[in-house]
Amino acid sequence: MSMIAAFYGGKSILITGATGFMGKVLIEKLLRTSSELRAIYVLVRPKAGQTLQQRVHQMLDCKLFDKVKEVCPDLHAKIRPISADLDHNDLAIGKEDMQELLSCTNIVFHCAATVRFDDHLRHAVQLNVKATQQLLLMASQMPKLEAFIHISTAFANCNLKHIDEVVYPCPVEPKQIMDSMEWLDDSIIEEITPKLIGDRPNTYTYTKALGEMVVQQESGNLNMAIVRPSIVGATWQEPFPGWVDNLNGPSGLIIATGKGLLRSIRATPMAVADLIPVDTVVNLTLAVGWYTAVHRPKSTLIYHCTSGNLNPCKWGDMGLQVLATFEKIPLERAFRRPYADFTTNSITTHYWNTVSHRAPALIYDFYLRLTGRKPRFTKLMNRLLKTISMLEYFINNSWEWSTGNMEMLMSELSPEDKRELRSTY
Ligand SMILES: CCCCCCCCCCCCCCCCCC(=O)SCCNC(=O)CCNC(=O)[C@H](O)C(C)(C)COP(=O)(O)OP(=O)(O)OC[C@H]1O[C@@H](n2cnc3c(N)ncnc32)[C@H](O)[C@@H]1OP(=O)(O)O
Ligand SMILES: NC(=O)C1=CN([C@@H]2O[C@H](COP(=O)(O)OP(=O)(O)OC[C@H]3O[C@@H](n4cnc5c(N)ncnc54)[C@H](OP(=O)(O)O)[C@@H]3O)[C@@H](O)[C@H]2O)C=CC1
Repeated sequence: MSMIAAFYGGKSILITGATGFMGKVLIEKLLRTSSELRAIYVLVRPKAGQTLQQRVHQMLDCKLFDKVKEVCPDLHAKIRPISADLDHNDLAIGKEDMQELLSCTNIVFHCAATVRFDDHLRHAVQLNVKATQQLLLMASQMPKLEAFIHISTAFANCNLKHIDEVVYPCPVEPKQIMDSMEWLDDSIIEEITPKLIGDRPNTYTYTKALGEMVVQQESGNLNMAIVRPSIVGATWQEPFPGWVDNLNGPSGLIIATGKGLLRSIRATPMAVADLIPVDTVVNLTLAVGWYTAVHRPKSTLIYHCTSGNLNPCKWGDMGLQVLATFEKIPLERAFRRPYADFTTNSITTHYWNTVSHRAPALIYDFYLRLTGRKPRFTKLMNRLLKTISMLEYFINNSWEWSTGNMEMLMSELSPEDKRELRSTY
């Protein structure tokens, strides 16, 4: 058994964001390779009228957990749902649950966040900054805590071209931002948001950077680490290739290309597409948890989980690969034959958006109306174009992330663990 998997045996692990894309893969890997772990506490908010038990059952029902069910038949007993809502200042965790979390937790993986690029600053601060502060406060009352791993993003400092594995200060202190959210009304916050986020493209990257500052300022004696993944895509190898459960990041646009919806996108073909498979991110995150707990570094180490300077891929190459794949394995019920091109200026982009995106959607919706069916393509196309407008910044710029800490960690791994992690770089 791998040294890292053995480390998690007997441990009580708290995961926030467990029902999310990364959280699910993290739980799956832990249960499949460290089935001797004591418990995984998952903070879950009741959503869409489902109780947390129903949400956890639904989560475990998905294909991702098929292998785990073979090796860990008591997986339902291992997973302890805890009702929580990070939108509340006290995380809305019940007294008894809180007592159990504080007394039992050995490792915390804080994945929960709002990853929306257009979230209102108040909500993004609540989730990505204040909730992190609350979790750190909780962690400071955990006598058995061995490590707290905070998941940030490699784009937290996307306003810089070269990014080191350090926490960069933001112009305004997180505490001042959090305090101002207490008394400013929504309209004033909307007005000052562009000034506050400055040269960052959205509230997501800005509040993830603020969250890192809170980790640095308020972690006290906690044994902390920060993992910064870049653009997280579908699974590469584990538990099987190609698993993804949302349309975020590249996934939505790749599917839209395969469906023949997306025909052109403004991108810089020579810009580096720093994509990283979600199972690689999870493998690195688990290795960081092990290393932080066992080696107890003197300061909070930051680990870039990026591929750009180890195994660079350009957006142009990626686009060709996407089209070649859909040529070989076409998606069902495609709207048109998949074909997409990169535009490099706003005039041609505007032209192709009109000719290849909006006009065909309008015509097809007209046909649907004529045949008594509900029109839906114009709405879908508008959503797709809105998503693209949010993602364009990331596909027309390149960044350089140093990976010294990540490579140091690799050198500390056993040959088996190293193989597992290196196989995807
Ligand atoms: C040759 C060409 C090759 C093409 C490949 C090109 C690949 C380029 C990839 C670039 C990726 C760069 C990402 C970098 C991000 C950094 C990584 C992170 O840290 S951050 C982590 C990553 N974070 C992110 O990626 C966040 C980015 N996304 C956002 O911020 C928001 O989704 C939004 C603001 C863009 C749209 O908000 P809003 O309009 O409110 O839309 P909602 O979200 O609420 O969904 C409503 C409905 O729309 C549906 N739907 C959703 N997406 C798509 C889609 N792409 N399409 C179609 N449909 C889509 C959705 O299912 C839903 O349906 P229903 O349930 O109603 O039936
Ligand atoms: N995906 C990517 O490309 C990248 C992601 N990251 C980081 O990885 C982490 C996980 O991202 P990802 O899995 O993609 O995100 P998802 O949106 O898939 O998951 C977000 C998780 O946070 C939970 N959450 C959101 N709001 C609340 C709330 N109010 N109370 C309790 N839980 C809440 C969600 O729960 P619910 O199911 O109830 O909504 C969900 O479990 C984030 O910190 C993100 O910044 C970093 C780089 C890239």
